[in-house]
Amino acid sequence: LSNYYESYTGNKITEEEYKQHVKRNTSFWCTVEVLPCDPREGRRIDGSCNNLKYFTIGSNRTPTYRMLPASYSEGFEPRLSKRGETMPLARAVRTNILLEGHVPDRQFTQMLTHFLVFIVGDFVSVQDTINYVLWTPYCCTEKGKSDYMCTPNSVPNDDPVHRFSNVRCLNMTRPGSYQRNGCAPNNTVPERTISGTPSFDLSNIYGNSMASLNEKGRLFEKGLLKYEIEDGKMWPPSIKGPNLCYANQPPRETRCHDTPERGSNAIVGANIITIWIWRYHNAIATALANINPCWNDERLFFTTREIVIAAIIQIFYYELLPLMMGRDNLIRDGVISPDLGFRDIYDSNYAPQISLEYPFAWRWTHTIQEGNIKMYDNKGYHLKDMKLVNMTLRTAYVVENIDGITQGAIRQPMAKFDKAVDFDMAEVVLGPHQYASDVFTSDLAKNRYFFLAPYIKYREYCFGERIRSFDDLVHMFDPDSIELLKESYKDVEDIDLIAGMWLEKYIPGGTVPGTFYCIIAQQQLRSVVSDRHWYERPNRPNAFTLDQLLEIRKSSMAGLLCAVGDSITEVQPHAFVRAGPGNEMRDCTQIKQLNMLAWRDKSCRVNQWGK
Ligand code: HEM
Repeated sequence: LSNYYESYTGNKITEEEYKQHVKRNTSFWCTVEVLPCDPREGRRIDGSCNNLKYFTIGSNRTPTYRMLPASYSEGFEPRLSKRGETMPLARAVRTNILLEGHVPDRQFTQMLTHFLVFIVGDFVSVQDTINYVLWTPYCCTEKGKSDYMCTPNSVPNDDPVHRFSNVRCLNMTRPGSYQRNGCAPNNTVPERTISGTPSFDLSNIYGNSMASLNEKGRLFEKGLLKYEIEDGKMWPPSIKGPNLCYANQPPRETRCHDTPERGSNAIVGANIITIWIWRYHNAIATALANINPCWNDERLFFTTREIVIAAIIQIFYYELLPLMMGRDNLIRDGVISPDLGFRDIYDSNYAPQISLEYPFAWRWTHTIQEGNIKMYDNKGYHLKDMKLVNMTLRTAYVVENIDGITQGAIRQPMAKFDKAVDFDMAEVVLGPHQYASDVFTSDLAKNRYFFLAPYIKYREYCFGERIRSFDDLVHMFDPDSIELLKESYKDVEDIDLIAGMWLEKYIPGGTVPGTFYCIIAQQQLRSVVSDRHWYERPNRPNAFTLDQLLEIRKSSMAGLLCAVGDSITEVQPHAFVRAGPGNEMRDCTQIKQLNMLAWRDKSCRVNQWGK
């Protein structure tokens, strides 16, 4: 009997139909293999069987949903303006409304953006970026003109930066879609393909398939992940030979992680946090093995994974998100619980999916990314600086400097939540991997190629406001921001979602734009409601006991750093917030850690000494 299904529709297909896909080279994106679900089994690596009714959904490569219907023009091209004209040039709008500059934040540390970039790696897809960087780097050349996938961004002659260079075009490609990949009819709206699983399950650590976890992750001994020891420290396994770390500078720089997902080698934040979580997994597995000598590798591994996922998601939901979104807002909207005990808001009518808008909205955080990485020693003396954009796909450099980077991450301020964006994010982005790029222009252009509805429709959806003219924006924007929007767009309906978010006022009680808050909060809630394996639930396969959950609640970024962070012996208790009055640095012995005895299995026979 076949276990194959169409990834797009969830419909079962025959063995023969699957073979056809293999022949046409469409099996990867168009099909998923789901072995029969067992309601008692834990969270699958590939995300399938989370919802027992819609059991393919939640698996990697299954579709997102749209908060609002697609908005596009004929032939599935980006929408036209209200007056029927092509929309204003993405790069021109970007340079008109975002300033380039450097304003340090007074409150938050670099650790906040490092952690975020790691978290988004759990559910995003790098294939669109890989596409234009590696496979389709030619969109600005003659060859690009005849390639349907090429959608480069023109740079106007009077561009504030490139008027001084000969760059008149920035390379970019269309998002990959089920339609383009031959999985759905071409006369339907192109829907984006995403390679990661949609749930918060650390698939960026454990992989999106059992095969890759088994091949690259598990040691199959004592519940451990494969590891290497170098300079007395533990590292994820590395590739010997050709690899993805294109920016390594051999012969000195050779290390490149060989983990189930290769995003671990990408942006510096994802890289360092992968290293820490890798070590954390092994530390937890070792502690579990010590207290439960009768547990086998399988049980140790999957219990550890359950604990590590819960600990990281606890940090994300209860420590990081409240700082950005406002704790009271999140409690009011049911995203987080005000209590420490269990909570169960699971509803099997919701399939475990993310909205298309969700990863898109996270791009707004590109505006708070600081491009200069400052390194310090563990006494807080400044050592040196390095450009963040030159660390992408350069694992050996990151590993060699990880002590300084870690100390920097808890000391250096993040870029301020404001209208100024970092120079390198605005003009370089991909370091040596592409001559010139502008992540904000790409974000605005992708906004249009995802066919997202106009900004004002989201505003209406989120806050029930009808907006008919620029004058209706007065309570959402400063007057100068409205002026900038008027300069860029002829009609209020033309405003792109991301452009609205770039300039919008912050949600009361938080430090993020109102519409960003709405899109993110909706998904964070839905992710709790639709995840049968959510860690706060008491009734689920392998559920934590109350004692165990109370230990998970002690997780914090500072605790993670004290357990596995490089050169960390002291840290401020709120590591996403700069040290200062009320958040003074303190010795790691004063930072809470999980008490693993909550996982002691009494059925493991006590040994002859009664220990
Ligand atoms: C706060 C930290 C960051 C967060 C949360 C973040 C988040 C995201 C998200 C969610 C996407 C969309 C991915 C998708 O739709 O599948 C994205 C795209 C991207 N990000 Fe970031 N990012 C961060 C920092 C950075 C940094 C430091 C760089 C570069 C050094 C970078 C470069 C890019 C690029 C090149 C893209 C693709 C743009 C395109 O669509 O062409 N990001 N980011």
